Amino acid sequence: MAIDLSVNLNKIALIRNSREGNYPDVTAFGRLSLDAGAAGLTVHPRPDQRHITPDDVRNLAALRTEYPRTEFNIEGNPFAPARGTYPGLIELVAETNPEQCTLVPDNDAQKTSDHGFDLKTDGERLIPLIEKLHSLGARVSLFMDPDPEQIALAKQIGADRIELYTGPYAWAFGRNKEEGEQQFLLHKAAAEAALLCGLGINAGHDLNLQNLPLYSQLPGLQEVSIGHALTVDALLMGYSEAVAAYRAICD
Ligand SMILES: CC(=O)[C@@H](O)[C@H](O)COP(=O)(O)O
Ligand SMILES: NCC(=O)COP(=O)(O)O
Repeated sequence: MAIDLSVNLNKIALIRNSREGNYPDVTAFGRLSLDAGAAGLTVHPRPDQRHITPDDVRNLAALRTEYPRTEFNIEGNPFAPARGTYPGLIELVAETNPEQCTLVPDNDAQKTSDHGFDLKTDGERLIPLIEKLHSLGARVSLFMDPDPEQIALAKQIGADRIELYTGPYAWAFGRNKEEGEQQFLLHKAAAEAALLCGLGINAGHDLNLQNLPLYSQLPGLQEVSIGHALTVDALLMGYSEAVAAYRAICD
């Protein structure tokens, strides 16, 4: 079964934000990604607007009139309040109607997302937010560590999918293949637990051309979202070629 490749455009926005103006144009890179075979686009707007801005989210959402089969995935922390021109995650979803919203327990102090939800702590307060996102027509995915007990809770509070946090897998694989394989076994057990309770499975964070071939064998894997390594590979290979190389592993 093919895995959907969702290209994360955060890093394109990060380069754009390092100067005045609109270069590179994030929406143009959204088009390039879809033309090169991506099934979807992912953005992770943060309240500090370090990369993707609310206007990027709106412009990319509008791309679906040109590319109606696109899976648009907005990631973020639903508890982070509105700040300046950042209206809050749920409000952005209400405005732009993504196919999927991935909830992530991050904050400004983190350089990047670095752990999944602890649903023993956050589960109760996520329930009404998941219901709200469902009423807006979004599939809801929760960013999770590969812990079968926590994954069962994700189902109980109404999530449709989990996104397995692959950072530790990727770093282990980078150190040596055997360590990567050990981490993969943890993810395999987590995926089996997710399938058993009826959850769909996404994955992402620091996936790259070296570690994706093994990870793509994860049981039930439906979507990977990839941005950081893909953007670096694009510097070496060309953007469309990089998207196509990731897509080839997913097919
Ligand atoms: C949830 C996840 O793993 C990605 O969205 C990752 O957080 C990318 O975000 P940054 O590009 O801000 O690091
Ligand atoms: N959800 C993970 C994601 O969107 C991309 O993460 P990365 O490839 O930029 O590490």
